[in-house]
Amino acid sequence: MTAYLSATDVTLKVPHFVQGERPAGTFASTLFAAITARPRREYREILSNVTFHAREGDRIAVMGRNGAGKTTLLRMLSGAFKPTSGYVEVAGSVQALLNLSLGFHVDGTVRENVFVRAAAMGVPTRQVARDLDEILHFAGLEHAVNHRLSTLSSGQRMRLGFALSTTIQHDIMLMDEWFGAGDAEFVDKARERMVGRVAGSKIVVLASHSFQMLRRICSVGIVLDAGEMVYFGPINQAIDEYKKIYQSTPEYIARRKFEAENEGLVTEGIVARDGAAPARPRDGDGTG
Ligand SMILES: Nc1ncnc2c1ncn2[C@@H]1O[C@H](COP(=O)(O)OP(=O)(O)OP(=O)(O)O)[C@@H](O)[C@H]1O
Repeated sequence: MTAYLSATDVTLKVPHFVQGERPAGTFASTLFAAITARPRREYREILSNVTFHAREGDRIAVMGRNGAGKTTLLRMLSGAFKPTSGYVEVAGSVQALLNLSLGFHVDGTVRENVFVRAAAMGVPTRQVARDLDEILHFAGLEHAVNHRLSTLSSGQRMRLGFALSTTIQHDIMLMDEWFGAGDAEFVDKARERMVGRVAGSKIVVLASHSFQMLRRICSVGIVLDAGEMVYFGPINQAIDEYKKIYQSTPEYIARRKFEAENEGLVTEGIVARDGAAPARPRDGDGTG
């Protein structure tokens, strides 16, 4: 089957509740205000008319500042969110690496969690039974198959989620950041598997703040700004467009000014960088 992924005029509005300012005084008056002051419901558009089409072979980067709508777009593409208007079309099986521990229940055993989560992923029971040993081996949890999830460390749960989520090769891969967590031994294994899964996917959509990573993997890029798609095109131009956005923020300009004024001190580590500065792409590839 030919894989295909497209979004047409995808818009998402969500209700959110805004609490008016409540005066805090004595315990009784604070409690009274908390009980009686009703929140106001407002609608916010967190994605606006996003349109793009991906074909086999496309490796798409999704860029944007914190809160721009990257995760929301990936959730929309995975089918977890339905657009308020517009539509998403998908042909091919989808692997969404958005939340590795989604669907796990801490009171279930490792084995139960593998079966339940795999069922939620649409994997037939017979196939899970066949792959169980491989999943446990990859996660390094052969000894814990009958242990409750609540007795595992967060790293062990992450390994299990990763092993399970990536056990099958799908046509379309959606990723919110590149997964490289875990201890040193697991990071190497995970990286190797991720490289294999990306290579085996017909379409990849990867949201990340790392230019280096995006340049290495992606051929085209989407730039989101406050829920709007402001650019869709070749990766290098997409990165340039994104740089223009974050380099025009007052926080970025203030930080650059601070760094210029304290140049020697900052590079020698005598003066700390301004902690209030916005998150900026991590690989320091000369974006400055
Ligand atoms: N369920 C929700 N209800 C209301 N607002 C939401 C919901 N989910 C996300 N938002 C808002 O939508 C906007 C986009 O969020 P999203 O998580 O998609 O951003 P992002 O680009 O992935 O950010 P980051 O880089 O920080 O991960 C944010 O302003 C967020 O507060």
